[in-house]
Amino acid sequence: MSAAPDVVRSAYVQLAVTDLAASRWFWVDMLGMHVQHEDEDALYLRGSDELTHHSVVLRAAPVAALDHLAYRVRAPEDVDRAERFFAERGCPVRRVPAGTGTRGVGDAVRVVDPLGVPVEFFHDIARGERLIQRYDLHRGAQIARLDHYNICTPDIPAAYEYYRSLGFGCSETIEGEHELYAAWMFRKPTVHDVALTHGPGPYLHHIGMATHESHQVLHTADIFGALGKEHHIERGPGRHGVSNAFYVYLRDPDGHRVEVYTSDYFTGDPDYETHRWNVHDDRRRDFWGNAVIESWYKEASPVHDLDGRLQPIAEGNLDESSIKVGADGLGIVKPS
Ligand SMILES: O=C1C=CC(S(=O)(=O)O)=CC1(O)O
Ligand SMILES: [Fe+2]
Repeated sequence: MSAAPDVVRSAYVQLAVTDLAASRWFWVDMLGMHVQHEDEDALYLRGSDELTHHSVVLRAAPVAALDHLAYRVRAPEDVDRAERFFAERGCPVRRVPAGTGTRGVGDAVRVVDPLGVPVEFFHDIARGERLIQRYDLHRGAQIARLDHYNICTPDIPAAYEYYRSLGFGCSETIEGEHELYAAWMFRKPTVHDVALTHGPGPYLHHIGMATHESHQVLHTADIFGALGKEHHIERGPGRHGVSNAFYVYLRDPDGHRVEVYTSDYFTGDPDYETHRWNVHDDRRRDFWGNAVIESWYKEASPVHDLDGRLQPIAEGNLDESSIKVGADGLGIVKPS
């Protein structure tokens, strides 16, 4: 088997959206992302810290879905490695030469990975103006950068092994007596580039967008409330157990879930050890024991194959939502 490509980080996501103007309001006016390019077909957005052309592409389409996730690889040769790595595993693979794919991105390869998720691997991408200290342009949620993807898949052990084969580390897990419910996997030295959430799949559960400060997470919820758009707030604000991050989950106009996320931690030491949560620990998903709303477990975005067709869904065999979390488990009296 060929060597895995050297993945640097989760780099950009392309989402199909049904109303580009409504999406622009959510992702630009409310989240504060910067428009690198826009036309009648798509928006190319980036956060204030991001020096590459975009981290979010919103493509106008009749049906909302994930077009593809994208990982940046360390060198142009890693695009070739990715092509061989996935072709040898029998995955659908399509080379996307520079100028024929996503605006701003150079030579790339797109695959449907073993989990059924459409993923692009690229190295070359156009640069953008440095906005990190253009505080005059920071607004709304003041999104700094794309941080991670979260995908739903019915076989977490297999998904974990696949991402390990790509050289990802594992920062945290949620485990039962014999079951693996979720895993957080990283290439960049933070908690994750991708989280694996058990459930029917493949689905895109959410995109995690980082801010610098927890007060920006609170301000995000405040501005949605102030505008009478509180229905876009799905879960939180709160403090995660897993990752220790401060968070709020939002739903965009198509229902794509976006997490505004800050204050996780460094995982870059060579002897970093996975932190394991018990599925019965009420603090695992919300450190203060707040309930996890049912929709967070049950709703997610469908994903396309390489030709834009919706992928079939396989059911899972675990139901974490039936395991009470915190306040929603008040009937449980802990033994004294
Ligand atoms: O980024 C994340 C960090 C932690 C959690 S959890 O709800 O604490 O498991 C979910 C999450 O994957 O969105
Ligand atoms: Fe997340």
